[in-house]
Amino acid sequence: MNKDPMQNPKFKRSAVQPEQAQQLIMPYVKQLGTEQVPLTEARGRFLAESVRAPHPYPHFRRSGMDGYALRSEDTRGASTDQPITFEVIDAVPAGSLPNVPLRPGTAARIMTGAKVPDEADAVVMLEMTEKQEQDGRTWMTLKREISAGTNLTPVGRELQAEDLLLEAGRMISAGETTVLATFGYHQVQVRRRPRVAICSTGSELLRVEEPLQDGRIRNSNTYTLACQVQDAGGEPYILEAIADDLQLAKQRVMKALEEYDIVITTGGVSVGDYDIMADLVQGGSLNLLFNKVAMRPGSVTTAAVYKDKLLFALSGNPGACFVGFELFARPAIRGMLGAPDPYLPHMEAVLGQDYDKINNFTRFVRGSLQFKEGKVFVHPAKLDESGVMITIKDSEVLIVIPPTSTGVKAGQLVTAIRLPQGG
Ligand SMILES: Nc1nc2c(c(=O)[nH]1)N[C@H]1C(S)=C(S)[C@@H](COP(=O)(O)OP(=O)(O)OC[C@H]3O[C@@H](n4cnc5c(N)ncnc54)[C@H](O)[C@@H]3O)O[C@H]1N2
Ligand code: MOO
Ligand SMILES: [Mg+2]
Repeated sequence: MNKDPMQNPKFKRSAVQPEQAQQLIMPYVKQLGTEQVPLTEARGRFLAESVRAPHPYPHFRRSGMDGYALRSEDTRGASTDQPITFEVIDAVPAGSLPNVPLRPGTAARIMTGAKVPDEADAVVMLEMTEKQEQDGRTWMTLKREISAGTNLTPVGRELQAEDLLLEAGRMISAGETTVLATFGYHQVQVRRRPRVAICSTGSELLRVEEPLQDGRIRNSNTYTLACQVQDAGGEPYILEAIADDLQLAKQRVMKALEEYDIVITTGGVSVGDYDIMADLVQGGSLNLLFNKVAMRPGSVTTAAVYKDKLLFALSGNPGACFVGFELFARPAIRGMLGAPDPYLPHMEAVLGQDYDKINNFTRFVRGSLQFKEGKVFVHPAKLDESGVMITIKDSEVLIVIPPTSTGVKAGQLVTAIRLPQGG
């Protein structure tokens, strides 16, 4: 221990820019292995390999209507004054095959989704026809010409065999599931989810089920982070919170780094007497990536590497912890899942209200979105300090306020980072 606290390396920090901090992390983000899951459990998972079409789609000539399949040339000249009558010689429900070849002047009754007889090149809707039965035979009369291809979906209308269906790294949701089910992929090769250990630090922390005590607070960050990990596609593992005891923290954090793919801690990264995480990341077997970022909230956000594992030591302040996860831990998780762009999307938006706070650092201000008169507006939360938790729930975006000595006026264009909406 240094006698003069100011000699302690936790005070000597040089800030990196937020983008720089993101880039420092990326070399340690490696795609994880793969596993096979049933299609019913593939939602939210990331495809480990590209998927191609094993056959054209549709793979047979399909009727788009209930009606009659016929040869369009046989309808030539049909009109109200000159109806043409066809003998109906077959019936093809969906799922069945035509029974007999169509001869000129004949038609087959057909249902939506059924295979069109090879000799037919069009389907006429039932409503355009009249049916007669005589001597056990069925006839159909038509009063208009039908052009080739009418109500007939050709083979390969949507896709040819070998066409790329889904690229590796794509997240599976309803549309991807449609494709996989259509082509018979009932088992899907996906990336293993990163196992993310979450560990809050702080002697003031109560478990959520504990009654309130004066001077102490409930550990909310652990639960916030568990949701964020899930939203990002990871598997959260909630570890018991650690009191402000450096040796205990070291033991627990190092063990977690051995056992999990990523470790996230919150609290204790600033310069306080009990800010143990700030001490823990110094020296030893950890390779410190950064311990100060030129941003607010979360200027004390810290990241380090042990062997090939990432440790994110986020601020204890709930707002800073939330933002630190989205900017740094989330891209690491997405990258491990093979997502082609691991970062949250951002957009240009009109600032809805003046933002008067000045700052040397870039601010990531919690805000809401509004679509008005064809424009996107963003409104900063009324309370957005690092220690404020209540506005996290209303945040749809993080409004990026670059360093400013004057603030930013309503009406100016700003960048807004779209936050994940859960689900
Ligand atoms: N002298 C200085 N003091 C502080 C500085 C500084 O530069 N010089 N930085 C401030 C900033 S900015 C931040 S952010 C915080 C960072 O604090 P720590 O990361 O060290 O976190 P703690 O001290 O442990 O806690 C801060 C705050 O958050 C509450 N907390 C902690 N863990 C949880 C949890 N799991 N759930 C809910 N709330 C939690 C804790 O009780 C404190 O109120 O430091 C400033 N100080
Ligand atoms: O570093 Mo702190 O900026 O308020 O989160
Ligand atoms: Mg502290």
